[in-house]
This record gives sequence, structure tokens and C-alpha cells, in this order.
Amino acid sequence: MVVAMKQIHVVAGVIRDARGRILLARRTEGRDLAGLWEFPGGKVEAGESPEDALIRELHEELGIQATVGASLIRVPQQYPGKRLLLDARHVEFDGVPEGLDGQALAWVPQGDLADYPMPPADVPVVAALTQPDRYLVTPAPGDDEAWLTSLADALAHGVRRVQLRARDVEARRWRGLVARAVALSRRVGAEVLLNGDIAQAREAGIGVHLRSAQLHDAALQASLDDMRAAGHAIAASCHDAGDLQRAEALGCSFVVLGPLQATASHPGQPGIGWDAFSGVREHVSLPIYAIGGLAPVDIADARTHGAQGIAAIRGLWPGGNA
Ligand SMILES: Nc1nc2c([nH]c(=O)n2[C@@H]2O[C@H](COP(=O)(O)OP(=O)(O)OP(=O)(O)O)[C@@H](O)[C@H]2O)c(=O)[nH]1
Ligand SMILES: [Mg+2]
Repeated sequence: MVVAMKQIHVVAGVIRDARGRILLARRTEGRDLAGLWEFPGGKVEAGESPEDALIRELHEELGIQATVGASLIRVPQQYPGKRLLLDARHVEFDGVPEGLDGQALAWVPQGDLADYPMPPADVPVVAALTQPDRYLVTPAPGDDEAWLTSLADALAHGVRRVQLRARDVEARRWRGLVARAVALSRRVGAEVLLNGDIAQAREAGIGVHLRSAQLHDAALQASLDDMRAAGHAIAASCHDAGDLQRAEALGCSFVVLGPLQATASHPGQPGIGWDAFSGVREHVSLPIYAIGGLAPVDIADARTHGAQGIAAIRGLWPGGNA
């Protein structure tokens, strides 16, 4: 009989100084994951609320008086021999943080967080702080100008990560649309990826979003190495733990997992639901967008279950019509 390991609830604080830099602490020698940087915090004790646990830990470890604010993300993560729930909260504080356990401290500008080696569970936490919480997937273009106007509208409403996707659009027309969509997105600093076509993505100077079947196609390895060497992002669509592990091994910077709910575009395909989503996400440390019948109102739920946010066609396309 397989007995599920008990999940250890750990609360950690996202602590900022007046300049917006974030406090990291270095795990001391002799503990697990020694030498790695972490968000200060620790385990919730029996009978303790997560808020009280975080206040206690930050007082013990840093000597500060904390006020616990909003939740950032809750990341379920498996380590060898242990299951963790890393529950990251925004924190305000009084006092001057000091490394009372002898741990080194660093105030890190948000954009430099990726330079600090951290435990696997922290990768989604850093992504939640620094990367978009929504990922627009474009619907197939009917009228080209209307499609571009809707894209511009979505960008004006704050979309900053876009996957250009169209099936059955003639190659020359699609090339033209991609070029114009890239120009619109660049103007506002949004990141663009192209669905499926590695060569075309390379040519357009953008990232590629792999279909799940492509994850398992060894013949693509060389062209993906080339994408990575050129500094272009690789993302992927995943349906199960096997896909996620493959995407992580390929060096994907983020993925989409679903369908979360049954959708009109995939009738008869049941959604996996949030609990199964959390269960699958434990096995990798990639940022994962949930997809399938979701909209911006679902982002808080997504974060509670360890997702980076939501990916959507209808839910993020102006007017909601594909
Ligand atoms: N505080 C904290 N712990 C983290 C982070 N990421 C991460 O994987 N962990 C893991 O969460 C677990 C609990 O952390 P901890 O060692 O700080 O627990 P604690 O303060 O209660 O102290 P303890 O060592 O006396 O039990 C450890 O296995 C640690 O490796 C993080 O960002 N912050
Ligand atoms: Mg601790």
C-alpha cells in the first residue's frame, strides 16, 4: 500500500524595503538545502495559524515585528522524502532585519532574483513576483484587421504574454499577421511566442510554444537547442505529469496545463480540476498556467493551487469571441 507522505506547511515572507528590493536569507550549513537562498520563514507548528507562524519565525530569525498581508502563491512541491506546501505571503514590518541565526541576508532588486540559487519550490514564487499572471492564446483570425484590433485591445488591457496560434491559416497570410502582432506587442513590452513552428519563431525572433505532441519528438532537439542558444523562450502545452517532466527537462521557461474545466472548444473532454492540478504540479518546479474555461476572475484560485495564473483564448480576448 502506498501511504501518501504528509504535507509540511511552510510559510515564507516576501519582505520589501522602501526601494522595492526583496529580502532573501541564505540557508546555513548543516541544514537541508544549505547555501541556497530563501524567503525567510519556517514550518507552521501544530495548532498554530499560518499568520502566527510567520510572525513567530520572522521574529526568531530576523528580529522584526511582521504584519502579514496578502497571499502571493501557495506552491505544493515534492522533495526527496518530503512533501512541502510553500505558502508565500506579502509582509510589512517594523524594525531592522538581522540574521539572528548567523544566516547571510541580501536585499535583492526584483529583476535580480533569478541570479540567486534557490530551492525548487521557490522558482514558482519568484515567477509569481516577476512574470505575467495571464497568458493570452489568440483565436484563429477571421478578419485580419479585426483580429489585430482585438490583440491591440488585449494589450491595452494589460496582457503582457501572448501565444500567437492559428490553425489552417495560409502560410503567407499568417507570416504577415505574425509580423504585425509582434510589432504591436513589442510596442508595450509584451512577450510573444509562436505556436508550434520552431523555424518560423526563430525567423521572427520570438519564442516558441510547443504542442504537447512536440514535447516527445526527439527530432526537434537540435532546433530547440538553437532556440535556447539564441535566447528565445520555449514554452509548452501539457496534459499530465509526464508532459510536465519532459517540458522541464527540455528547459521550458513556463508551461500551460489543462484542461482545468470542460470547455466549448473541447466538448466531452472533462477538466482535471484544481486538486488534481495541485497534485501534478508537485513534481516539477516550472511556472504553470492553468488553461480551460478560465478567465481573470480565476487568478486568485489559480495562485492558491500553485499556478502562475491563467491562460485563455476567450477569457482574455476582447469581446470573448473566438
Ligand atoms: N523558509 C523557507 N523555507 C523554504 C523555502 N523554500 C523551501 O523549499 N523551503 C523549505 O521549507 C522547509 C522549512 O524551512 P525551515 O528550515 O526554515 O523551517 P524552520 O524555520 O521551521 O526551522 P527548522 O530548520 O528548525 O525546522 C525546509 O525544508 C526548506 O528547505 C523558502 O523560500 N523559505
Ligand atoms: Mg526557517
